[in-house]
Amino acid sequence: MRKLAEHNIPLREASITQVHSVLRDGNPLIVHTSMFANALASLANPKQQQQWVPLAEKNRIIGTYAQTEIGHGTFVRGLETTAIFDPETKEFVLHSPTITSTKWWPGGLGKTANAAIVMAQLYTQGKCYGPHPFFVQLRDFDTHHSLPGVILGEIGPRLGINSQDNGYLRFDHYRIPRTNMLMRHSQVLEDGSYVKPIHNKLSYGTMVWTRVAIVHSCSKKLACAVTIATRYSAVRHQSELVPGKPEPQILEYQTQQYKLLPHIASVFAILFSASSVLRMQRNVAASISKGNVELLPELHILSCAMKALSSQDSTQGIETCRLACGGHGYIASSGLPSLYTSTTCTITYEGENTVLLLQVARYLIKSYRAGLEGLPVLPSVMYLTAPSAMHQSPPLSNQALIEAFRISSANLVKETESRLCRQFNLEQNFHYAWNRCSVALVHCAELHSRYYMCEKFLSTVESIRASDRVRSVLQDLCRLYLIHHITLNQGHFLRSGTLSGVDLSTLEEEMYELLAKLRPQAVPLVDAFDFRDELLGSTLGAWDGRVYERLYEEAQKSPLNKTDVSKAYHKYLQPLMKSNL
Ligand SMILES: CC/C=C\C/C=C\C/C=C\C/C=C\C/C=C\C/C=C\CCCCC(=O)SCCNC(=O)CCNC(=O)[C@H](O)C(C)(C)COP(=O)(O)OP(=O)(O)OC[C@H]1O[C@@H](n2cnc3c(N)ncnc32)[C@H](O)[C@@H]1OP(=O)(O)O
Ligand SMILES: Cc1cc2nc3c(=O)[nH]c(=O)nc-3n(C[C@H](O)[C@H](O)[C@H](O)COP(=O)(O)OP(=O)(O)OC[C@H]3O[C@@H](n4cnc5c(N)ncnc54)[C@H](O)[C@@H]3O)c2cc1C
Repeated sequence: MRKLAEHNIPLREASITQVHSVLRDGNPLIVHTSMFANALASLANPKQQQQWVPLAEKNRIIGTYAQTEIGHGTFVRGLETTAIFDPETKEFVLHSPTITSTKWWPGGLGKTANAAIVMAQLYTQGKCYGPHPFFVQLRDFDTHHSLPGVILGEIGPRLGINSQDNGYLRFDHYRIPRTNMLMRHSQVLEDGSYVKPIHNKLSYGTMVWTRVAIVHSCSKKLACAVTIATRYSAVRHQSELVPGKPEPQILEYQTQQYKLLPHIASVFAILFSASSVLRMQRNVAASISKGNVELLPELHILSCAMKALSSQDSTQGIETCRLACGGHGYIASSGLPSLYTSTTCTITYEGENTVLLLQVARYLIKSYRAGLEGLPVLPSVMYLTAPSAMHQSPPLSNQALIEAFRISSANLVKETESRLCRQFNLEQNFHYAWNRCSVALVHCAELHSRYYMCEKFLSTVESIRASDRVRSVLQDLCRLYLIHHITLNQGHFLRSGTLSGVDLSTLEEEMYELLAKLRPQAVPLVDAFDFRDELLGSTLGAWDGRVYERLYEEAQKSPLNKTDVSKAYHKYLQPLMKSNL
């Protein structure tokens, strides 16, 4: 917090700095500095901001974002917590009517936060208007005791992020002033009448903002993992590449290069996509302040697509890096296990990935159908019904590969839409038909998202002007990324006829050459991420390469090494040894 103040970084931007990495196994303030701060900035009206933002900035109020309940996370419309307006007292009454309505998971809710943005079903004048955000004080600002009518606790140990207190929360007819409803987009007036927003999903804005932040953070997490594994692979010598010759650095093995280099490339692909979505988000935020919500659906879909792909890629990448370090990757001091556990949760939180990909697929199908009917569609999906441009680029050039992605994606959407129509004819119900096609729909969303990421990677690299040498290395890395993802998705390219079996063999050959060409760049590339040793927190990945010394030094810190004979010997082992069992 002192660093943020020193560098004049507003609270809501803290989550895209590395400040949260200081605490390696989860930061109890992360939802305060990210979602809570953003909800105040984007969902509260100016008067409410004046009231709460300075207090939040000074950490007098420590907040969280309490939306998920034990019974519902994904299906926000199914939330059960109620906020019923009482026109007599001009208050909302918050209540948790069932066990399933218990708020469950919010970061910092258990012991840290004294306030929350609570999403609850808004009732006024006898009518339900769906989930809306409310500012709710949970604890006394001085004593930190929970307030009467508020039941709080921590949910227990998790796979990771255990230095964070994920919590639960129940309300027992807890009253808050009318003016605690966040009223920038919709309002309940004193007489109880409801003023609707200009778009009914504006209250979901904090989720969209967080999804964008997650994309950025996934590239950082993956960058940490590839830095550790690549440096270690340059230090570690094992086996014989040529019988009788000295043991080589494990980075000399082609299989090791194949494990690491595509994930180094992935860091850039995710980072460049994150920058592009962030730019779009800033434009959309500016438009919304002027009352224009035209681009909101596009931002929603793009943030769902990039959050899903980046969380999946970074989680898989980190696990591959861990495995690439052999046994030492399994030790906590390598830093890799906690990178994994604090990244795999991004697949689930802020919208479970399958669910987000189905949102993307819904948009693709709707846009495809609209395009066929000649209706206007947004630029990012015009390609679904635009004529093929494959022949315009030299065969197997980068541009041709991007076109192959685009045409394959359009082809998959077309095939899946036909399947959806056939299924609809059988079922006579759109929703059942949709469910019967949902695996294919997720594949459509994944391929479209990969196409977007590949395109952003290539266009960003091509625009580098500062250094020809840097551009040349990144061009090779980008080429490797494109070919790697084509080889992983060969079926789609063969089905669409954009690439032949011979093309795929040629590309595979080129990929092996690129691995060898990029091998000398591996260490400089990860060094250029420029992580301080303190931030990496890894015995395997420190800059000086003293892997074995650090492992040995770290082992000395184990509490079991404080004495030669442990207490357990006297308590359990000795009796066991004497028991003749
Ligand atoms: C706790 C973590 C601790 C430590 C982590 C350690 C390290 C982290 C390191 C770094 C992180 C760094 C940065 C990140 C910053 C902060 C994050 C930190 C922690 C985050 C903690 C996680 C917090 C949460 O999880 S909060 C809860 C999130 N919950 C969800 O995301 C719920 C998902 N569900 C939904 O969003 C919706 O229910 C739905 C979209 C799936 C469906 O909504 P609904 O049913 O209402 O709509 P539909 O009928 O399906 O669609 C109707 C139309 O509306 C459109 N739509 C939907 N949503 C939106 C939107 N947001 N905007 C615009 N339009 C929208 C939809 O497309 C439909 O349109 P159509 O035209 O009719 O087709
Ligand atoms: C570490 C962590 C921190 C969190 N922090 C917060 C927080 O600060 N605040 C907060 O409010 N929440 C928080 N959450 C909750 C999180 O947002 C939810 O867990 C998440 O949105 C997923 O919802 P769920 O748990 O209900 O999963 P479910 O929706 O029950 O998912 C279970 C399975 O059902 C599938 N499924 C569900 N719906 C559909 C569908 N329509 N179509 C196809 N398949 C479907 C999913 O794909 C998944 O495979 C956190 C969760 C975690 C793990």
